[in-house]
Amino acid sequence: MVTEFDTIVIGAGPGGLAAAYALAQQQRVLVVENDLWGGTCPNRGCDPKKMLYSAVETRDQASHLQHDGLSGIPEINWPELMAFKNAYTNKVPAGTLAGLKAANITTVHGQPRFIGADQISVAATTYRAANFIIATGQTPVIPQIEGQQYLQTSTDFLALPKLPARIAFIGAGYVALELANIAASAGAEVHILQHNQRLLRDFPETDTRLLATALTAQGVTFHWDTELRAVTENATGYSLTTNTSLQLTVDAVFAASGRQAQLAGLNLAAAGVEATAKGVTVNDHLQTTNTRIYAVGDVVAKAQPKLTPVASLEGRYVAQVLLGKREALTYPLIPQVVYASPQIAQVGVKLVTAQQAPTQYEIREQDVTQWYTFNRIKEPTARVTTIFEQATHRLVGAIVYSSIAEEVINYLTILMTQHVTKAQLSQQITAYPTPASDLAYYL
Ligand SMILES: Cc1cc2nc3c(=O)[nH]c(=O)nc-3n(C[C@H](O)[C@H](O)[C@H](O)COP(=O)(O)OP(=O)(O)OC[C@H]3O[C@@H](n4cnc5c(N)ncnc54)[C@H](O)[C@@H]3O)c2cc1C
Ligand SMILES: NC(=O)c1ccc[n+]([C@@H]2O[C@H](COP(=O)([O-])OP(=O)(O)OC[C@H]3O[C@@H](n4cnc5c(N)ncnc54)[C@H](O)[C@@H]3O)[C@@H](O)[C@H]2O)c1
Repeated sequence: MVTEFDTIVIGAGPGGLAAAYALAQQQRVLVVENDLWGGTCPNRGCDPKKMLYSAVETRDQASHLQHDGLSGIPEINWPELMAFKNAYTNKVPAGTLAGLKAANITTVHGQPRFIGADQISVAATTYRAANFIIATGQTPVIPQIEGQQYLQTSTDFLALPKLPARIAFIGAGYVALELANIAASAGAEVHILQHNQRLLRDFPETDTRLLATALTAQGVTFHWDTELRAVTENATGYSLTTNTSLQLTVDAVFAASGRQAQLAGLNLAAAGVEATAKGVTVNDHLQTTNTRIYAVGDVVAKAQPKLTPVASLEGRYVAQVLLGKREALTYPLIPQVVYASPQIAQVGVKLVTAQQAPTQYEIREQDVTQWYTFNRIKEPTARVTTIFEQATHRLVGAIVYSSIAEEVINYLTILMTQHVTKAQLSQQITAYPTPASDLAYYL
């Protein structure tokens, strides 16, 4: 049996769903998913992570106000916190599926396989379409070492019924930092093994070093220049062997050394779609080497950060292309936030770029700890670095180190996108005193 569609979307995460919804009014759309409807972000990524982080934030706020009106730091009750998270995530797949059906989008659960340039098979059925969108995301990299079967991933962490007493994370990127912060806040002994000396390599070193110090004070131990070689199970837990003399036995080890494109089983060769280790190769219209097939989101080989709003934007863009748009994709500013204690956020021109071109950029680094906004909540340290283009005096980049960095960076992103000047801001009233009422001081 062959079933015909205008567009078939493979993968029901933020990228694929954004494309499917944007096409559904004008096209016959099929979405194929082989695991959880909704994808990584709401099931095993951003959203559950930030549900757990809610308790961490509250605990941080309370601990900052000790002896300034509060006595006693609340303890995190892991099983209750996990139940709170599960109450949210358990509803995601069915809710996503119901939304697709309500939008008249056909859905199939199963493993799709390209069997030609314009068709796939799922179980015994063949589906043909004028266009396809590959939106299959990424999956954690598992280091190929002795004892790799003992390594768990972020997915396992976000579903832990009981918090292990001793935990090691391999890698010092987004996933390791955010999950280590949650685990340490909830009372675990936490170790981060990093093969070099760099944490959060995308972010400026001054801020990441400060974060390392803050996390160390909360009980996270960093083991720099340390490569995991083997994991063995014994009576007391998992023993880690590394390239150093480190002797470490823990109750759980999590691989957080990056993610890779999820392409297994798709048989891309049959459709003439090329991919490298970095993901599916696309042009500036997100078109693959088969011009009828597009790719969006984390699965794409691209320079932009792999984040939910980026995947959604790409999904909406490809839908517009399929409905007639001709312009190449240009990305807006993309704010990035690491949700630790505190958060680090950045947007626009990178600090290292500005430092290398002093005639082009002016850098203003401000310790804002004593500003009213940050002093009121007793932030131990808060910093805002702003980068201006010399020729226009426009704000073109920012880095924020604070427990409210997520909000400040969003405001700064809007100011930068809209090219708002200090004079224009002075005509605006924002509620006072709030993080928004500081904005003029950043310009
Ligand atoms: C722990 C963690 C925390 C994160 N936190 C944040 C955050 O705070 N903010 C942020 O912006 N981003 C965050 N991210 C990244 C974010 O989750 C991704 O950028 C986003 O989910 C990408 O969307 P996507 O649609 O490209 O892929 P995905 O969400 O991964 O969706 C892909 C879908 O395709 C399905 N699929 C895969 N292979 C096949 C196949 N062969 N056939 C059919 N279906 C298939 C998958 O099951 C999945 O449902 C986080 C990621 C992780 C792992
Ligand atoms: N807050 C957020 O927006 C958020 C949170 C989590 C994840 N994410 C997304 O998910 C992506 C993946 O996160 P991640 O932390 O897994 O990857 P990452 O690329 O951020 O970090 C990988 C870490 O592993 C280390 N590493 C690399 N190769 C290694 C090896 N062979 N052995 C040991 N360590 C090694 C790297 O040096 C780095 O520290 C992020 O880049 C981001 O796009 C975003």
